[in-house]
Amino acid sequence: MIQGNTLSWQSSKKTSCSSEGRRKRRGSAGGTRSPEMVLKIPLRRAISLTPEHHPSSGPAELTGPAALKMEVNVLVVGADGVGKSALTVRFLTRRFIGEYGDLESIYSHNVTVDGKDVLFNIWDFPYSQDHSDENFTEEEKRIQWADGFVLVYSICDRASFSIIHQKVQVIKAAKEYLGLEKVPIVIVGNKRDLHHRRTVSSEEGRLLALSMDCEFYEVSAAEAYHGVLLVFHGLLDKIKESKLTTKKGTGIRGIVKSMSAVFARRRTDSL
Ligand SMILES: Nc1nc2c(ncn2[C@@H]2O[C@H](COP(=O)(O)OP(=O)(O)OP(=O)(O)O)[C@@H](O)[C@H]2O)c(=O)[nH]1
Repeated sequence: MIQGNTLSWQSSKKTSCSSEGRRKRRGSAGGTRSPEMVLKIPLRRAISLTPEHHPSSGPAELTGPAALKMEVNVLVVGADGVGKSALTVRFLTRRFIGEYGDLESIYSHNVTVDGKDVLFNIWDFPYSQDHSDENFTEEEKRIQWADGFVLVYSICDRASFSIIHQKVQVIKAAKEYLGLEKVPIVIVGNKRDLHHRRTVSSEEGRLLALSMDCEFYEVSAAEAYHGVLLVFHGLLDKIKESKLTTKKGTGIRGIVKSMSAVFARRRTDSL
């Protein structure tokens, strides 16, 4: 069982939630966004966003009396308007407030899961169509920061479903480069309440998740808290599993594997 305790919140900017405001936001991300943009969003606890910093051994572990605590970084990804903020806010507050503005936010939220304190840092990142090198680098940093991923599409928006496959591939490639074998990813079909406007069947979502070794959920952030809770609970389980697998693989075999991955990538890069 998960119980909410404390919540703190940081956001980069708050703009109008009109579609015009959204377009402007996307426009700025599409070229004029400052390289420091991401770093302008301080996490509640100072965490460096450089890939080198990222603990490839999994979520932060504390020692001493705090050993019962666990900290996980979660990145929420998906196309424009699929309900990333709605899902995140539902998990954090149990509420659905309807309009969320065009926010890039990192939330820190303490919950108790099975008697253990867990600090969730959740980065709700608006979708960008910017494919520049700069944006790619920023995306890699976000991926390295995260221990687990919630990939969201809307069941009424086929295009939002179509990008999920590629997003999973990008995330896995970036993580496997650092030697992580099992990347904790959950795929979420949101807006289940709008089933009369459905363009993506549950079966398609489930098959995609199965083929990419991800968990799958269909939920309605608008209608129910429980499904959303299961999403984050399920992701936490995956993160714990991944941590165990990584620990087992950190012997000489793990090192050899990581080195092979690096050299394989260098060979590909030089082609
Ligand atoms: N009917 C229904 N509407 C939803 C649901 N989830 C979100 N919405 C609505 O979808 C719209 C977009 O939701 P957001 O949470 O802002 O989506 P987002 O993915 O964060 O959007 P960006 O920040 O622009 O990338 C809002 O009008 C929400 O009220 C849902 O489960 N059902």
